[in-house]
Amino acid sequence: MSTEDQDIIIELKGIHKRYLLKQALTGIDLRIRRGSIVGLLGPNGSGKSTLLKLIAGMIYPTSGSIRVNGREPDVRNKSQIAYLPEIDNLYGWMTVTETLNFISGFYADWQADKAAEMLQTMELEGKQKVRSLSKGMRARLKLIAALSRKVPLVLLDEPFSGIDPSSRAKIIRSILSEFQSDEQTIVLSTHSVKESEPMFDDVVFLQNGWIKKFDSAENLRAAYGCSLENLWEKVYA
Ligand SMILES: Nc1ncnc2c1ncn2[C@@H]1O[C@H](COP(=O)(O)OP(=O)(O)OP(=O)(O)O)[C@@H](O)[C@H]1O
Repeated sequence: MSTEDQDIIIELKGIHKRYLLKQALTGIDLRIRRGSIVGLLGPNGSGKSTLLKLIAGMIYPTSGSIRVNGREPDVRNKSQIAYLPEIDNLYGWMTVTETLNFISGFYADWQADKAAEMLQTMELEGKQKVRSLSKGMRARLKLIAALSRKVPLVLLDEPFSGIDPSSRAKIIRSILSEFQSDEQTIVLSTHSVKESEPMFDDVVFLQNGWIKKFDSAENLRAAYGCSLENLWEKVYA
């Protein structure tokens, strides 16, 4: 994929990330197109969360360079990036509405109308205590928190984890129908390849900390003559 520089929102060059005892990423070169929805796929431990945290500016690479909108990411990028972490970072003693009000206080770009609308789509009760929500309901609340922000870049780490397959498909359809490619780019890691497939413009297959394949979903399907879900089996066989 060759693309002009202004069309690139994220650029990683020669990224290596080593934790104390573990080399998590090895020589990642990646350019993500503005306005695309990009799927980060790979088995457990392949480096998806590490890559998202680096892009979010939450951790730093051991070597290599990262640019998000032309700038090295750090905590100041919070105004540009909505990040949904894999871990559960919600307070159990708050209600759903209190949680969203609390989060909204941190961000000038918060869209209260969108949050209210998503509450309906996600079928959550505002009065319910977070501690009484199921895993899938908490995942829905985290999604509302990330997608209610008006930011150029949204990073979602395993956003559908715990959500049942038919609800997952419904939520994905609603994300797609709301998505405005002239305003936003979404990068998400997921193991739910089957349901997520219709979302993806581009797909990164990670393995052991390096990129095994990166191309548009369309090119990959055409080149291998199969769905991304089936391609997963071929890539990681
Ligand atoms: N804080 C950390 N300290 C040490 N090693 C870590 C740390 N975080 C991740 N790792 C290691 O780095 C590698 C990549 O982990 P990462 O969480 O990025 O993978 P992942 O693809 O997101 O996995 P999963 O699908 O299980 O969420 C793994 O071997 C993991 O054990």
